[in-house]
Amino acid sequence: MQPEQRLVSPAARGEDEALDRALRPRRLAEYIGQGPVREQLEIFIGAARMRGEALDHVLIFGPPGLGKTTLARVIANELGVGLRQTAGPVLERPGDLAALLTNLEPRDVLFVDEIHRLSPQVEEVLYPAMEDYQLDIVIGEGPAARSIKLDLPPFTLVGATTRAGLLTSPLRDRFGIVQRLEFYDVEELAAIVARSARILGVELSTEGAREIAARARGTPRIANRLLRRVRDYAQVRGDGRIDAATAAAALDLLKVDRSGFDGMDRRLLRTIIDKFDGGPVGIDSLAAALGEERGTLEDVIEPYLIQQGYLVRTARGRMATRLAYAHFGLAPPRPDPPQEALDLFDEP
Ligand SMILES: Nc1ncnc2c1ncn2[C@@H]1O[C@H](COP(=O)(O)OP(=O)(O)OP(=O)(O)O)[C@@H](O)[C@H]1O
Ligand SMILES: [Mg+2]
Repeated sequence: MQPEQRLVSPAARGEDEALDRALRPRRLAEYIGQGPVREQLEIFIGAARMRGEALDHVLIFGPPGLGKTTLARVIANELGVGLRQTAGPVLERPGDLAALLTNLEPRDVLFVDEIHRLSPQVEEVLYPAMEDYQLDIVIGEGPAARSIKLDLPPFTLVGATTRAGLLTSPLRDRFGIVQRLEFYDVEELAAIVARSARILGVELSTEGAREIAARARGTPRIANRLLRRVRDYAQVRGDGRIDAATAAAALDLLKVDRSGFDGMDRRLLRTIIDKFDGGPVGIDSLAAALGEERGTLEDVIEPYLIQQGYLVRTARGRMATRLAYAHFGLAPPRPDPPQEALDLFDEP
């Protein structure tokens, strides 16, 4: 199975896009969880509005599916300004960025997704644009080349990334506001699922929402995706209403367990426990034993297991923790080693 095909993948899958659009909160008040982020933005946005100025540039970072794109749109809505959206890999040449910048209205938001993937040439153009609202580009080549300078309207750049550690420091330094999104707790995810159910016109009990939330790996996108699958189940096998029992039965059938693990997570943990005596086992040996790519393990399967404390990375390799043994009803062979490098994603 392709990693991105997993029901519990945090990355957007084709089917998610329409749902993401329909369920995306539009205002800060509808944006559930992330309390400190919301509170700070409320103040900064309020102040910018009162002064009639553009909001400082905002960098949002965090794992996939936690609400970065949503927050960028919320910021533009709260500011009452327009939003233009693009992404690092799409801006191939400085001219691509210049075209966007020169079309902005005063105080507009320019949202650049995957901002860690900007080319160096495009980044160069971005620096003076962010700092002084100046566009400084060279057009033409060779002897005919000339450089032009243009004044830009004041604007707000909102950048989003899952990999803040990959941002160059000059770029990072030009963001006045930096916000990190955290995994959501079960209560918050239950509230998100309940809101989604209302929008979709699905009858969902409080316990049903909790059951889905508990298995959603701290991620709103996964929670909404599971809700949709459970809704299908409830329609075909029941009367369409979702209570705890229906949600549990549907998710058991889909093989997403009470910790939000799917078959891949369980296989990885069981391999470490059964074949390598709990570890430590090197990532390459583990990948070979599982018949998976090393990168898939590192980027797709491990982050959640590590974040939840089922797996640790040590200098000598991966180890299953007591929690992992307990998950399978097994007794752990030894105490847990300390986590040496929790590089789930890099801090700026
Ligand atoms: N705070 C929130 N409250 C309610 N729903 C949310 C919240 N954050 C995210 N969502 C839901 O989760 C979906 C995914 O969020 P979003 O697309 O903003 O994630 P992302 O961080 O941009 O992901 P990616 O890294 O893949 O771009 C949204 O469509 C929305 O329905
Ligand atoms: Mg996004």
